[in-house]
Amino acid sequence: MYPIFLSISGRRCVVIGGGRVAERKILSLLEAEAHVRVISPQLTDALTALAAEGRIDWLPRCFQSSDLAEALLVFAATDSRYVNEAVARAAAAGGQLVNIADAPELCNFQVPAVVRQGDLSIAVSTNGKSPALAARIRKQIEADYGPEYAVLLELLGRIREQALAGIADGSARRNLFENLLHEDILGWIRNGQGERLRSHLRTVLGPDANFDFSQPENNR
Ligand SMILES: C[C@@]1(CC(=O)O)c2cc3[nH]c(cc4nc(cc5[nH]c(cc(n2)[C@H]1CCC(=O)O)[C@@](C)(CC(=O)O)[C@@H]5CCC(=O)O)C(CC(=O)O)=C4CCC(=O)O)c(CCC(=O)O)c3CC(=O)O
Ligand SMILES: NC(=O)C1=CN([C@@H]2O[C@H](COP(=O)(O)OP(=O)(O)OC[C@H]3O[C@@H](n4cnc5c(N)ncnc54)[C@H](O)[C@@H]3O)[C@@H](O)[C@H]2O)C=CC1
Repeated sequence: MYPIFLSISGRRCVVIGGGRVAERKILSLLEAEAHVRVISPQLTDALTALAAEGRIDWLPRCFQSSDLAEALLVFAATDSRYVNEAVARAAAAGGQLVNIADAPELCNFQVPAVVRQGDLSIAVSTNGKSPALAARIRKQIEADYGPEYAVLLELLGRIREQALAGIADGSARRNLFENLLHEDILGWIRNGQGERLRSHLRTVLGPDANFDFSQPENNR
C-alpha cells in the first residue's frame, strides 16, 4: 500500500450501502468536502438527515453498475458480499479507486485511522490486518498530539511562506526551518509562554524580520 493524502474537494465519491460503516466513511468524505452520492434502499438516521439537508445525494434503490460513472472514489459498504463484489468488478472495469468494506483483498485503497490537529494529519494503517489495532494506536497518538501542534503548524506555515518568497538561498532556508524547531517550542506554546516564543523567533528570523507574531498567543 502506498500512502498519499488526496484532495477530493468537489469531486464525486459514490458510496454503495447506507448502514453504519457507510455512515462513517461518508462523514469523513464530507469533512474533506467531497460531493457524496449514496446508493442504498435504506439509510441510517444520520444519513437520512444529511440527505434531507441536501448535503449528500441519495438514490433510494439497489446498486447498478452505471452508478459509478464519474466517481473518483468508490465505496462498497452493503451487508451483501455478492453486491460488494459486483461493485468491485464494476470499479475495476472502469479503472477506478475502490474500497470494499468486507474484502480487504478487493480494495485498491483502504481508509486509515487518522489523528488531526489543524493541518497535521497522522494516518495509521495495518494493511487490513487489524482495524481494532489501528483505532487503538490512533487513540494513543491522539493523547500525545494536542492543539499546540495546530498552533505551531499555523505559525511555521506563515513563516515558511514568507521565507520561500523572501530568502533566495535554499540552504539558508533549510537552516532557518531547522532552527525554528527549538526543542522547547511546543512547551512554550502549550504553556502560554508567548514572550519566550517571540524572543526565539526574533533570534532565528533576525531583528529586522517583518513578521506578525500575534497569532500563537491568540490561538491558545
Ligand atoms: C481493510 C479496511 C477497509 C476499509 O474499510 O477501508 C477495513 C476492513 C474491515 N474492518 C472490519 C472491522 C472493523 N473496522 C473498524 C474500524 C475501522 N476500520 C477502518 C479501516 C478498515 N477496515 C480498512 C483497514 C485499515 C487498517 O487495518 O489499517 C478504520 C481504520 C477507518 C474507517 O473505516 O474509517 C476504522 C477505525 C477508525 C478509528 O477509530 O480511527 C472496527 C472498530 C469499530 O467499528 O469501532 C471494526 C471491528 C473490530 C475489528 O474487526 O478489528 C472488518 C470486519 C467486519 C466483520 O467482522 O465482518 C473488515 C473487513 C475484513 O477485515 O475482512
Ligand atoms: N470496513 C470496515 O470498517 C467495516 C466493515 N464491516 C463490514 O461492512 C459491511 C456493512 O456493515 P454495516 O454498515 O454494519 O451493515 P448495515 O447492515 O448497517 O448496512 C448495510 C446497508 O447496505 C444496504 N444495501 C443492501 N443491499 C444493497 C444493494 N443491493 N445496493 C445498495 N445498498 C444495499 C442496506 O440498505 C444498508 O443500508 C458488512 O459486510 C461488515 O462485515 C463491518 C465493520 C467495519
